[in-house]
Amino acid sequence: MNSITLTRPDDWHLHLRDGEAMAAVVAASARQMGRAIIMPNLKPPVTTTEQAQAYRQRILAALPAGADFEPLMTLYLTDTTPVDEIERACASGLVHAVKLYPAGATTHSASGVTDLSHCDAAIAAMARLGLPLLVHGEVTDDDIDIFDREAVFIERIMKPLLERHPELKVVFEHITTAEAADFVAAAPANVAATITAHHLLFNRNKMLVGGIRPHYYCLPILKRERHRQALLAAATSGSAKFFLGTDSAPHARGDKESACGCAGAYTAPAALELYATAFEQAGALERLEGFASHFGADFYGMARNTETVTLVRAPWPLPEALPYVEGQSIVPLAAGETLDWRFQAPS
Ligand SMILES: NC(=O)N[C@@H](CC(=O)O)C(=O)O
Ligand SMILES: [Zn+2]
Ligand SMILES: [Zn+2]
Repeated sequence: MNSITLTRPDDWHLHLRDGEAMAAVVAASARQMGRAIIMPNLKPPVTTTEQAQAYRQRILAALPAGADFEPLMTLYLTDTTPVDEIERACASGLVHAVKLYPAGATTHSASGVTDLSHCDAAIAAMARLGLPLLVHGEVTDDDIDIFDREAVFIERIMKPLLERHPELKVVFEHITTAEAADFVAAAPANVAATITAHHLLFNRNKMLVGGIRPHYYCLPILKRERHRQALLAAATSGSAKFFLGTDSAPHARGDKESACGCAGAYTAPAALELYATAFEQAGALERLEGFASHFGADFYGMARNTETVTLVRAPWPLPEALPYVEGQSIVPLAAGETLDWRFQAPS
């Protein structure tokens, strides 16, 4: 196969940041994706519908002329998110989900939830209104090993949450383990998951063998090979519960190449090519379209995109770095590696 044409994909988990950083990265996503669920972990976080509306306007204003890209906004859940904020969010038509960050779990999560019991009324309102809860699924307990934090989250948080709110629509974001893939596959239809390209392509050796490679450090952290295999099987299974969410998470080069480097992989510039590489390795390119372009829209109850995009088989050496903020650069995931696929801009 020398080219693949598929329905224009959507990105169901994307960090665009704000200001100058956003201006540097938004075009990369808008080029490939029709829509994207925009993560609310700004500083300060997007906790109100009013803030989400203003952020959406800034995104639209930062788009290159002629771009056809719909930012789908989210709210950042806190211990004190009121029920009427959930109702306002739903009524706005612009906010499509609420994001749960356990406090301290990841980048810019300091204002996150300390105990889900504080959010019970807000979550009940979401279940009633059909507004999905997007979950960064890792516990933060000091005594839980970083490689076990997702699996422990399923037992301690996810299962009790769904027992208490069985109708709640939940997206288990950026899953990284066989445990999470199995849990989602066995759950009812209101539970789905996003999977990143980097978790489909790499295990933790990529980050740690032969030197520490900070551009492969993200959260949840890359796991061992058997988990990667389980994610690849889930993504290529044809199950509508698994769909594309890049978790493209830009950080300046200096903030990654540091004694205490930030978590996050910048994958937007080659998002679809990276997914195509993973699907091709699994011999499942024909399943890419469902995963990338159909199942997410179906889960969110939105129409599928109607235009198409094309990937052509052509060697593409990824740039070593790209311009970012204040004269700094940003290193895309797999920088310097040559991919076999290249996104063709629609003419
Ligand atoms: N994935 C990451 O490693 N980082 C994300 C936050 C997140 O999605 O957890 C970021 O905002 O940088
Ligand atoms: Zn996360
Ligand atoms: Zn993320």
